[in-house]
Formats: sequence, structure tokens, C-alpha cells
Amino acid sequence: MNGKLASEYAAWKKLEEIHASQQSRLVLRELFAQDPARFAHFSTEYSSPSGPDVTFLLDYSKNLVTQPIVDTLLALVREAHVEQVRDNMFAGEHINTSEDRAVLHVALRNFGDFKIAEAGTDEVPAVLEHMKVFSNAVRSGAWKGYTGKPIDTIVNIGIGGSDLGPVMVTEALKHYSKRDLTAHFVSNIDGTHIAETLKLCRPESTLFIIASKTFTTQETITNAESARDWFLASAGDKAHVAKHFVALSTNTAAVTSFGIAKENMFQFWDWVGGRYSLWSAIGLSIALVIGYDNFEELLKGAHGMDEHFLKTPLEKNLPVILAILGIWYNDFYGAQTHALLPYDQYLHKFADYFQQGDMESNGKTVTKGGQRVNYQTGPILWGAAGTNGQHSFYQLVHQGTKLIPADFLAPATTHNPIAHSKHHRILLSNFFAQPEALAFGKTEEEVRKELGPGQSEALYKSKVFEGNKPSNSLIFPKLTPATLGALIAMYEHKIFVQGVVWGINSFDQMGVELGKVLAKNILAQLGTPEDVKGHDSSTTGLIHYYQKHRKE
Ligand SMILES: O=P(O)(O)OC[C@H]1O[C@@H](O)[C@@H](O)[C@@H](O)[C@@H]1O
Repeated sequence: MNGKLASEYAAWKKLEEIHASQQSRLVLRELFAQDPARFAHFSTEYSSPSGPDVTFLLDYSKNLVTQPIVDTLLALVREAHVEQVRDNMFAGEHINTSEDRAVLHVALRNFGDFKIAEAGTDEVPAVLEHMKVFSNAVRSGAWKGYTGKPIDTIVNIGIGGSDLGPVMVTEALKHYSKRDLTAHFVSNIDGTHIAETLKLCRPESTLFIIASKTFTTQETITNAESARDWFLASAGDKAHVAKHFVALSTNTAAVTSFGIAKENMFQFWDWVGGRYSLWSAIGLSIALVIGYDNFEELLKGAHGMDEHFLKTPLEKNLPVILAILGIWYNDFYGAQTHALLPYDQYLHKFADYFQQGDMESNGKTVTKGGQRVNYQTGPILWGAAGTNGQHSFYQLVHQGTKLIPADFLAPATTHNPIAHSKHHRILLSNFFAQPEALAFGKTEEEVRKELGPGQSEALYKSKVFEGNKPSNSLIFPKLTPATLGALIAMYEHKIFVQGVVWGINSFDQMGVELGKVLAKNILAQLGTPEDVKGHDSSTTGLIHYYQKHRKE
């Protein structure tokens, strides 16, 4: 917006000074002891400003911050004009400057009255209606396959943003799913993915959803062609494709030339980024699995968060709070990663989803003005569902040498209260215990007291938990479609805020292009060793080895 590097802001410089002077002095044990109301000071409850009732609590008191640090981080947000750029985004300004595009996932769930000046935004209700009519027809059995049988299996073929959102959400909202409709997701170009999936399908009752914004993505088009070949091997007549293939895309010409009827195409627009597209026609598989009404609840939950983000003062603005805490660790503490740790099996794909959401958005080295940054941008995003992670990588989080800020998420009530909710109580006891252990650790004194005298010095030391590891805890009543929508939107906007502070374009993805171009070139050279030209010795050697050892 103002062409500045983040490191040139006065607030950034102040944060560097604060960090240099206070880093070793900020100790969570002491901060909590000094301020009995720390939880009250550094936690906030969200309540949806509109639409379905969504509430949750964000506790960020277990972070290495004081009020002056939070204030300075908020000053940084103001200095970077985040509010102005946010308003510009909501108004439809082309903030994706490198591609000259608006960024309007908020228009896909605009159940309120955001005034957006961008072509296509007025077509959203018609596409939602198309999705509603179609998903109702498939779910009710009114939509018939070529032999007159209803659809019992859907296969979404897409990759990246055309896969990860639908996969994550259909898993997260499985509780709401129609049990006699099985959903598969094929993304990888590896033939194994489509081959193993097709083994589970019957041509006469399977619906293929070809999900691709561009409809040129090599993986998706190749998988879609193989699926069509498999289908036609049974169905014979090409006319039957209309009953079994639909497309979700912005590219009408490519969809029709693939053989999919125009009326079976669900449209979206260039102002929907792939990794922000689950709210668009790309969400058709979600609507099919959980029903259109639940899909709309998801959208409305997200809209509530959009309103919150747009209208709430920065001090209480959840995406802003999460963003500034992330910046604090990423840019001043040198933390390389951020972990998303949902204590909810239904959210087991949440971190996978935000790997693309965060890393494709903010994995940039050049500002919008073309300057190379001299600070860290997007973190490495990772995570897994609790408690599984505890039995694998948490050792390093607790006692390793790296600082790993983490978000813990959990529902107060489970959809599956088996054994009188015994499982859930155990799960939540872990959800509460892990942030506590990370923050407060276990001192050597405590270890010595516990073990008693006479043990080796090495043993005493190995059982010390240094603690002081920061985390956020987010607890919500139940994982409903609207709650999930709000959570996803919250993280989307967190990514946005960070991108604006860092001065980068969070909405292009130039970094995925080079590999695609090189692969295309190499694909044409895989025939014989003589064809392999223009590579370094490593790449040439690898291709030659493959040529020597391949069979078919
Ligand atoms: O939806 P299509 O166009 O097939 O793209 C699928 C994915 O392609 C990748 O290369 C990225 O650009 C992603 O952002 C995108 O979601």
C-alpha cells in the first residue's frame, strides 16, 4: 500500500528494541504470578454478529507478550494500513496486483450487505441456487445415472485449492453427512490414486466432479480423462457423460471441449483464489455430502467472521490478534514454524488445508513493490490432530531446541459421546494439559523433589521441561457447519493481516510455476537417453537411471 518494507515501520523498530531488551525476561510463570487477571486480559470471546449462533473463546494469555508488546504490535498493524487494505479488499479493489484481480472470497458468503463493485459478484446467488438444486436432486435420488440408478458415489477430481478445502470440510462435517453417498477425492497425478479409487466405484452410480479453476491443470485433466475412459468403457455412448460428469470452473470453453454440458458446469470467477475457493462452486462436493442447507450454514458462519473482521476494533479483532502473535514469534523470536493442533478427530485435515492456505499465500520474498524483504514472511505451517501428535512429535515441541508456537483447538461437546463422554473428557484433559505443560514446564527443583536423591545428574536434567513455550487455546461449544465456517474465515483473515504487514501479495502463487514448466520440458525428453538435453549432471543422471530401469 505504502511501498514500505515492514522493517522500516517505527513500530517494527520499537518491537526490535523491546525484543532485545525483554526477550530473556519474559517468563510465563512470572507473568501469570504477577497478574492474577492475565487470563481475563488476554482472552476474548467471539460471538457471531449475524447469522447462525457461533461462539468461541480464544485464550492467548500463554504467549510471550505484555500489554505494551501487544500495543506495539497493534501499532504495527495500523502503520501498515491493514484496516485500509482490508476495506479495499471487501470493496472489490484489485489488491492482487500482480494478477490485477480482486480478492473476493468474502463475496461468496455475503449474506449481509457488503457493497462490492466487481463483475460477477451479482451472479453468486444464481450459482448457489444451481448447487442447491443439483445437490438436492443427487441426494434425493432424483438425478439418475445412465442405467436409471441413483448416484451412490461421488469422486471429486481436483488438486490444491480444488481438493484440500472439500476434503478438509467433508471430513470435518462428516457427522452431517448422508451415509449412503460415498465421497472420494482424487488429486495426485500418480495413477495409483485414480486407479485405487475407481476400484471402489461402479460406473452406473458414480458422479465425477471435475474441479479446476483454470481447467488446464495437468493432474486434474489427466485424471479426468482417465476417469472418462473408464466410464465410457462400461457406458459406451458418449451421451451418457452428461449424467456422470460435472465441472466446477471459470473456464467455460475448456469445460465444453472436454465434453461436459454447459448446464452441468458450475461457474466461479477469477476473483476467487484457489485456496479460498471452498465457498464457491468448488464446494459442490461439500454440499452433496452434508446437504445444501448445511453448506449454507458453513458460508453464513464465515460471513459472521467477515463482519467481525471488518467492524471490530483491532484490540478485539480475532484474526488481527492471531496475526500479530504470529508476527511476534516469526519475525522477532526467529520461530520458523507454526503448529495447528486440533483436539478433534473431525479436524484431522485442518493443518493440511492451511498448509496451502498459509504457505501458498505468504511464502513470498518480494513485496508488492518488488523489493526483496529483509525479514521473515510466512511460517512453515504444520500439525496433526490431538492426541496422536503427543505420541509422535510433541517430544520436540516440549524439550527440543526450537520454539514452536501452536494453536490448540477443541470442541466442548463431542458429536460422539460414547462411553458417557469418557473419551471426550480424556481428550479434553489433554487439550488443557498440553498448553499448560508447554507454558509452565517443570523445573529442576521440581524434578529433584519428585525423584528424590541418589539419581544421576543426567537423569535429573533430562526430566526438566524448560517451559515458556507459547500457545493459543481456542475452545468452541460444538463443531457445527457455522462454527467451522467462522474458524476457517478467521484463519483466512489472519493470513491476510500478516501479508499486509509484510507488504507481500498473499493472493498470487508464482512459486508453483517453475516446476510445472520444467516438468513439461522433461516429459518430452523421457524417451531415450539421447533426448535428455540441457540439464545439470544431477538431473541428467537421475533421468538416465530411470530410463535404464523402467519397465513399461
Ligand atoms: O483449480 P486449478 O486451476 O486446477 O488449480 C489447482 C491449484 O493449482 C496450483 O498450481 C496452485 O496454483 C493452487 O493455488 C491451485 O489451487
